[in-house]
Amino acid sequence: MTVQTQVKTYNNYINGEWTPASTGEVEKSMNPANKYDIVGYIQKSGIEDLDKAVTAAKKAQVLWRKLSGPARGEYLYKIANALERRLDEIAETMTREMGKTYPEAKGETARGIAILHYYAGEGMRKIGDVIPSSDSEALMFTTRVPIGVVGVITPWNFPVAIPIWKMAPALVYGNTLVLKPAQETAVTAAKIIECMDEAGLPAGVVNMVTGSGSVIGQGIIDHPDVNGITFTGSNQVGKMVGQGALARGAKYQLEMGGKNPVLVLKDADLDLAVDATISGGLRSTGQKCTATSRVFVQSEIYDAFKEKLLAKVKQIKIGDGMHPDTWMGPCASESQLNTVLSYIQKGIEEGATLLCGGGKPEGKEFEGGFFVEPTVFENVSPSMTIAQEEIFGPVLALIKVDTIEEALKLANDVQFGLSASIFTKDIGNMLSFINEIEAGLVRINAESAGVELQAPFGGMKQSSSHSREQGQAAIEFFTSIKTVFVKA
Ligand SMILES: NC(=O)C1=CN([C@@H]2O[C@H](COP(=O)(O)OP(=O)(O)OC[C@H]3O[C@@H](n4cnc5c(N)ncnc54)[C@H](OP(=O)(O)O)[C@@H]3O)[C@@H](O)[C@H]2O)C=CC1
Ligand SMILES: O=C(O)CCC(=O)C(=O)O
Repeated sequence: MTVQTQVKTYNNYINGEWTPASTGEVEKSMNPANKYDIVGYIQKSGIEDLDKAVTAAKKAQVLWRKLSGPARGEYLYKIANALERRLDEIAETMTREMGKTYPEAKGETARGIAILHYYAGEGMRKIGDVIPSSDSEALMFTTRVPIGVVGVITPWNFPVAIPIWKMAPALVYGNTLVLKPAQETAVTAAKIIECMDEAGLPAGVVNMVTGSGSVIGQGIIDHPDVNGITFTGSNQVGKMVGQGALARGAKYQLEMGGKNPVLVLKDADLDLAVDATISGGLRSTGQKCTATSRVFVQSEIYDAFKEKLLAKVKQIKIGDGMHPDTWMGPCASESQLNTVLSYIQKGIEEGATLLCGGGKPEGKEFEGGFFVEPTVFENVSPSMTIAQEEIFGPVLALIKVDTIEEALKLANDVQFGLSASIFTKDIGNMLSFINEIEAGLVRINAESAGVELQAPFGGMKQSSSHSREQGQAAIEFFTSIKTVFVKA
């Protein structure tokens, strides 16, 4: 058991001030690799705190939107510099707070910096088009205006990248915002906001209120002065965000679950496919919406693929993400661990064959943490719960298929459509996959979990609200188009 001395308490950030919650309540944020290690205390805010933050954001909007795009971009460069100076420390906080390995956390923080650079540049790019009018003496063009105050509701699985890929475009296009991060990773979020504070953003442009989703998240959904909500998280909450926003005419954007397939065809480079399946399915302990969860393998190579996969999965080193030998950290929370274990149990009960893993690893070093073994099933039929629902854990389902047509049909037979990969050398198969697979992110000879910040990201079917985030696609959510007709 670690003995804690001096654990810091993190406040809300409202109108440029670090402010304790009006409720007087705080909650602890703990290390999922060792629940006795407290990372920090965070505010358990009430609606009054949210109201103050929204009021501040609304007031700040008036001046922020009037700054030029390049001037707003300059602030983003300054935030990037602050984040860069604190990269190691923030990555370590992320690892301690949600469990992903330190190299992964460093990579994600570096990605946050790159996202800030990208959107800083966006401040200099065009925001409209000239369109020929039917009146030859008139000038017709489009321009874009910010949507106003944006509510940003984020999950715990990418505690730096997701808040930044929502906040950076919101800011550069002239919006002000209130961030409600997941409670599990609110200390990491507070450190991002510290970088924003350090960059000298005008008071009220960015605000952060921590607290439970059902109070602060719901408060954002319902608040009449929040003009748009950008959300990443579960389908259940996403639907509530969408319905609530629609009911009061606010704009919304939802990124939710995935049940991402990988197809491994008989001509695939098997070593590549095995490595990509492991990386796509098990890194971050499978807690990515783009994680591989169903693996369709053509019958001719099924046994060879399975053998290679199992040999490598069995070598995976589980442990505290700060330990240099660890390849896979714990689940982010006890409830996430219990969810994963209950899905594994369902898989067994519904008749799938457990090939490896399936439980908590044994040993003293695992006792205080939320660890689960990397798990592989076979004989998984399409109707089983583990073939249909998002598990959000290190669980792979192997499914034998005879043809690409069969694989495509089964791969599409789920409610989600976020990301999908195929391993093949045949151009015809690649093209069939590109045309037929129902996914917003289509990857050929590459793992399912790979998102590039300069490209649109989002899913089909129930994976998203059919909008796209990141890259230039972000402008669609964070601005409204004005079509202007001018006649002298
Ligand atoms: N697609 C993705 O990227 C993600 C998918 N998931 C999926 O969701 C499952 C559950 O994870 P979980 O973190 O609980 O996801 P949630 O959808 O519950 O959480 C996402 C965000 O929404 C907030 N929230 C919770 N309830 C409400 C509400 N009623 N109104 C508004 N906001 C709310 C959360 O706050 P708080 O956490 O503080 O309560 C958090 O900030 C996972 O097992 C996984 O399947 C989870 C994370 C990311
Ligand atoms: O795979 C990624 O990099 C991003 C995935 C994501 O957005 C998520 O898991 O919520």
